[in-house]
Amino acid sequence: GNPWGYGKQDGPSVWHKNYPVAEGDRQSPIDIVPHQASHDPSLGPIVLNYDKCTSIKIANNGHSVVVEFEDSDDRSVIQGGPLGNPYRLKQFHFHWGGKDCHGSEHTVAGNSYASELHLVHWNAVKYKTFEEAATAPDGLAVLGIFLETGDNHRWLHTITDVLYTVKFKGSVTDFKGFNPKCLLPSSLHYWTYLGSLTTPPLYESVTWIIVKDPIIVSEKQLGKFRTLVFTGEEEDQRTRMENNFRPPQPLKGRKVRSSN
Ligand SMILES: CCCCCNS(=O)(=O)c1cc(S(N)(=O)=O)ccc1C(=O)O
Ligand SMILES: [Zn+2]
Repeated sequence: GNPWGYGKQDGPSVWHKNYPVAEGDRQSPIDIVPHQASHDPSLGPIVLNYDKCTSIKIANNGHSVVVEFEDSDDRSVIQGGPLGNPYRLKQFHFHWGGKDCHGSEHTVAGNSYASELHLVHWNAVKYKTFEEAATAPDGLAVLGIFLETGDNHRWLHTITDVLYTVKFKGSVTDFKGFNPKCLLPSSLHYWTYLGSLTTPPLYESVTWIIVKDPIIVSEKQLGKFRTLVFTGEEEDQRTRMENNFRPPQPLKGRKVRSSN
């Protein structure tokens, strides 16, 4: 069976049993309270160099849909902002709800968005492998983008059109030539804080960079994510993949900083 999931028996409220760091001092996600974030003029802009990025495949890993990138060199990196050096793009994935009123992991003044996109990067300057970086306090940088329902997103169809090929856990499809820059809002103003992975093993290794402006996607596009299932093709139980988000965790005295 699954080591963890999002259900009653294996969901976020019991993860601490197998992953005690779940009750640690820098867990994610959090509720972001804009007026309590301290504006830090020393925080420069986020710089994304994704133009040579190489997406390889799209997969259903039983928890989300993930697009993996070639990360053997610095062809696609994020830098600037709170980051001391460039971090290499490894993968991106989404979290979403069963209805549009919730689904994001981070919340803003207690408000949820319908979904949240995470672009996961690792510190290949200081660490030799992603796995090593994933356990280091400055090992990962995740760029978070909120998704709100409204008009159709002109580029998201590139992903939603192929979701039927990764319906079941363990399915993988070639997915080359996709540049995730097309999924970003025009303004990259952000909040940043030190946190963790939001799924087991919940390592406290993430510098979170949460973009303030959401992108707008249609209910129809978002609905296609809900056609995925958590379960494998061979399993008789077909559990719709939705509500794959962890709720906000205690801030424990952490400071959230805001770019301008
Ligand atoms: C070596 C263990 C690393 C496990 C984390 N892998 S990850 O790609 O950073 C990741 C991050 C996240 S999150 N939500 O960005 O913290 C969720 C899932 C995964 C995943 O494993 O697919
Ligand atoms: Zn995530």
